[in-house]
Amino acid sequence: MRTFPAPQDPSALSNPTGHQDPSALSNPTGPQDPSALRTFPASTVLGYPRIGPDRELKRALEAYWDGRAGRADLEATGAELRARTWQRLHALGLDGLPSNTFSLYDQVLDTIVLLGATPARYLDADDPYFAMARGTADLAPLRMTKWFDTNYHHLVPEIGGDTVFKLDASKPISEVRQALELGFETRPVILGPVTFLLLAGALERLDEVLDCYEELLAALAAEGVTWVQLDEPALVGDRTPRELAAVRAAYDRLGAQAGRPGLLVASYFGDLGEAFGVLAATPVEAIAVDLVRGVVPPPAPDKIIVAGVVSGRDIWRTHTDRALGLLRSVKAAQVVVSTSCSLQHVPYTVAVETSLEPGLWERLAFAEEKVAEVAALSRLLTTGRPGSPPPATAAPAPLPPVAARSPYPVRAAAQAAHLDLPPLPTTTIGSFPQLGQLRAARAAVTSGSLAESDYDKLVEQEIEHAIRVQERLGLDVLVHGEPERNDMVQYFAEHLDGFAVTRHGWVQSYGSRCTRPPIIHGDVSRPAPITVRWARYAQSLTDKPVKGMLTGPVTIVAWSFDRDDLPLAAVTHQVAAAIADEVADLEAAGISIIQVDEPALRELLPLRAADQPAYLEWSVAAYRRATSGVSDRTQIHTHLCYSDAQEILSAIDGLDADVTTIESARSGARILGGVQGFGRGLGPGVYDIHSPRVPSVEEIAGSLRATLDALPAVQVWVNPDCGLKTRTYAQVEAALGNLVEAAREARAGL
Ligand code: MET
Ligand SMILES: [Zn+2]
Repeated sequence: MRTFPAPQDPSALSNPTGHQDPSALSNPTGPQDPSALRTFPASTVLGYPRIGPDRELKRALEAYWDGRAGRADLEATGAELRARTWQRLHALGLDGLPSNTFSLYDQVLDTIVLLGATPARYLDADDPYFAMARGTADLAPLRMTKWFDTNYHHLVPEIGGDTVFKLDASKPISEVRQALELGFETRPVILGPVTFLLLAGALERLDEVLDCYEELLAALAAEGVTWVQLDEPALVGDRTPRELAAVRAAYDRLGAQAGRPGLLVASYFGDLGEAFGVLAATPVEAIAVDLVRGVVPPPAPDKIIVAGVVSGRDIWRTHTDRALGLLRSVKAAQVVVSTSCSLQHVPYTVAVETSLEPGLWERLAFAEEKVAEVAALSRLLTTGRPGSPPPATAAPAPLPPVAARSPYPVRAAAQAAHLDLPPLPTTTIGSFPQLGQLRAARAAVTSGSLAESDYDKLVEQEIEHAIRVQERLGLDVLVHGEPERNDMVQYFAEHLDGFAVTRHGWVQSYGSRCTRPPIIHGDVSRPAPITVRWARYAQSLTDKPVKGMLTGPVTIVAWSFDRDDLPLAAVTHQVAAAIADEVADLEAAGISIIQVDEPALRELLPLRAADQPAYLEWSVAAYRRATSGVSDRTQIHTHLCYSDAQEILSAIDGLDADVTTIESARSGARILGGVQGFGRGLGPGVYDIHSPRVPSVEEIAGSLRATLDALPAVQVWVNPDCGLKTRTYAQVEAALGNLVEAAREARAGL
């Protein structure tokens, strides 16, 4: 069972001369002979989910980490998942199968190992790979960050003066061999040298890294590999002339290698812009372009264009005629039908989603369905069926204009009189420890074995417990603890019209962690109050103010799959209007502080600087739509939890929240450098909640002193970095007790 056309002599694909004459570059027989170029499979995908249709990898990883299974068990699960993936892709009619898209944890971490760039301190760990991924008792893990503008997180390569690159190609080679044994010739997918080094901030090491890539290409050619995919998503962002020169140098050099496999340089998550011309001038044979987010590239008669017309980022069926129209407008030596990016960002299949509302199921395509679409499009491309423009987009119901609040000093005075808080007020970010009991109870309600009213009682007990703990510790502004929420976005999605939630729609967030993003499929509105009863109950238990806690509109859309027939800005404003309804009801229920969290505000920031101002304008306006309907004396808080907030500090200012709590301790208080001139309340986190460690009074007092050096005391709030739901009550009580004590000491010193 061969899935590729018979492999060609690999040397026929490469450029033996390294010469700059474009006609000689990609093919020794010249572009006049298109049959010599027509060597790429007609359809492919850039990558595929790997966590397993039933999250098998997650369970295997956890068993291995807990010592319930050995490394061999883990490897066996990996091998089985890979085999199932190739078999499935083949059965769905896909021609070009990728390999090395599997990962036990992360593809960037795999590239670190591939290039021998494991930092020395991890080499003595029992399992250096997972030591880098998760840390050990003695070692912190590598830093983790978002994979471009997705919700996937990768580990950040750490390259220093002592890094000596040395190829270890065992992973891609063993995957190629495994596939061959199953009868599949595959195209190994490797993170490209330029993107790898840009992620590491070490582009100056390009020559050394290219030595490894040359060696890798030779090793793969020796395995009979005819095509290699080198992923360069960094090329869809703003690149300096120096970086573009590095792209040119890298692919001129790799292209010049004799006897190498064909090279596909894959871009995704946006338009290549001028990087397309740079790549087109190198000897690489094929370039993958994202035609969902990018535009049709200029004619490239001597290149194969792998055209990403099926979105790897959304969950909607592809509009066939529109995709065909795009495919037919690409002028190239060959046009290959593909996905816009790896399918790792969508769940496995809609086939198992049997309880979606009527009419929605038919509109959805997850990974399997998208593969079938790619295969079908490649068949249609060879028929005469013409393409057509997309159908007209829906018209959203108009929303009223965003109200303006009074100037901050007016509000601040009204709030001070109404709330009567001490200086340096203490508070938390919202969630309190979530007991397994609650999660089990939620599952029992879903399965029908627990009555809703019994579950509600359990939630009330948790709220009461959280309130009593906070009162005893002496916090000033209390929270109800969010025990009713499975997740800060999914909970709201379940209570808003226009959203659907899936049963099995898991997408890898990082390592073994998956999320189930809700699907926005129609106009959003709030049929009934969502959180009001819990906030009212919590407030009834105490004289201290209890914050109402909501998730903001930008975060809700950022962590959901959005519509394909309305601009994201319009959808976000609809969500904002729904949240505004909830804000109004909380206020009417006597809640005088309302926090609207926007931890994802920065996540949606476009990759190209030119696109950022427009995004910040509509996202900030959506936040204000959600929060600006309240009276002056109602205090609006927001919470952000990432360390590089400086980048968008002026947008945070634009949110116009009365108080902003923000992660700070975890990132070494870098944020304090940028807050001079910030005019409203600010609570830079005084301790990191990600670790079970209990911070001492002295440590918190130190954080507080640093904050008071940067900001006038009247503006300062005292709070942890983020919510406490991953901690235990023992840790939380000890840490918050110390926080309250440190705040008291600081007050005395004012
Ligand atoms: C990721 S930010 C989390 C905010 C939320 N209110 C919580 O405390 O969990
Ligand atoms: Zn947070």
